[in-house]
Amino acid sequence: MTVTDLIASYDPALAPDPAAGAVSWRDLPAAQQPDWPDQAALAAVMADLGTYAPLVLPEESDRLRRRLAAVARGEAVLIQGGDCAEAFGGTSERQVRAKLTTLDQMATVLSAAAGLPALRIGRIAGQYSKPRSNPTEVVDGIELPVYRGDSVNGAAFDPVARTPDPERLRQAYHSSAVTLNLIRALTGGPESEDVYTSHEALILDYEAALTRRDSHTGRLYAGSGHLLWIGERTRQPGGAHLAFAAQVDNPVAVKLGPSATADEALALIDLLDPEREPGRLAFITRMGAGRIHEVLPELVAKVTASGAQVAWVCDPMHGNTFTSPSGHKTRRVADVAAEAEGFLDVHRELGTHAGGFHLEFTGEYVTECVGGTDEVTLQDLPDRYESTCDPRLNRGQALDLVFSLAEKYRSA
Ligand SMILES: O=C[C@H](O)[C@H](O)COP(=O)(O)O
Ligand SMILES: C=C(OP(=O)(O)O)C(=O)O
Ligand SMILES: [Mn+2]
Repeated sequence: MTVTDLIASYDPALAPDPAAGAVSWRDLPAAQQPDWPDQAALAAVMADLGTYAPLVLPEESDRLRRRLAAVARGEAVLIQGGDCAEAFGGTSERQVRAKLTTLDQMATVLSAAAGLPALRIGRIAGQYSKPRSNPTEVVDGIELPVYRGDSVNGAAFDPVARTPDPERLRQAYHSSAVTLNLIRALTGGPESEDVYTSHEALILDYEAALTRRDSHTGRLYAGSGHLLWIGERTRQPGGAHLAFAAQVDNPVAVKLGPSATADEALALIDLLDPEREPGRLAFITRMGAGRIHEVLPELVAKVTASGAQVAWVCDPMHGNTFTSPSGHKTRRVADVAAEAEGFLDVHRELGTHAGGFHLEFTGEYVTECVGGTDEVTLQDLPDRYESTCDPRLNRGQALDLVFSLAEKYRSA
């Protein structure tokens, strides 16, 4: 079998309809894809994934669309978060339980402060792939491919670990399944509230291999998670990531950084939410504490004026990263809080709904971000810095943040 045949065997659901003039994401440029050294090995793993059960079902994604519609309409708040990069070694009950407990506590505080029900979505059970600023990194004069998430290569700085290995995509599926099994066990039962899963839809071969057509409705659904988002580095108009997101019926989100224009936002709505259905599309803005007041109002005002009802979500993490003197990527809790509060201010001034927050956090007492009541200083960073990509709020810092936001809601 040729590699082309193998590819055809793993994403038949996404095959374009030539009669409709449709274009496949495969015909478009895809940013941030790994340089897999062995294409036949990639295609063989993908062919297997194409036969595996989806991790989530269409009716669950549809239910999340309805829950997200309430956020878009101003009837609920969203708390979305988890690791920057999940690790294959991070699927123990203790770790998953700690993340869920923290997410739940944040949701409880935010819900009480906003006086609205809270929707909980983890960056969990699939957040294994990372876009990077540079394709390689140099340490002590040695240049190696950059770490792109456990689904692609290993974080250890050695040539074997850093070589992209498609078997890791199979492991990403299994680690997602183990995590999701724990989530369902820990939150299950007809009386408990739902927790949904989300991750960045980055590695399109993986996402395509897990996309299924719902036999009841004929609609396409990504089976890798309930909500998928397209990142700031892969949202190019005419790019493969947006084309893929447009094809599936899951709720989708797009990250918008400080360079995003209102025209770009409107074009994204036309592409991803042509029917203007609340709950289909969320914009996750990540402007930086210093830019939010300057850039967010025009985006929100023009999107609102267009009549579209998207869910507005604030990611106060990715615009506030800096490198410490010790060489650690870090963020100040104060900057994170300032951007989150700025987001509430902007929406209050415009009379629009501040839909919620997208955070990088973990349930444990890591030392990756600085500040907080139980203060982590720049000197403390090496003590327990475990993230393989971006710095996460520890449990105390995550709760400090939502309590400061609760104060802000109360003083409004
Ligand atoms: O979460 C993501 C990071 O911000 C992204 O991977 C870029 O990180 P880098 O600038 O260290 O490559
Ligand atoms: C890479 C990420 O974010 P962004 O696309 O906003 O940079 C992320 O969420 O980890
Ligand atoms: Mn990140």
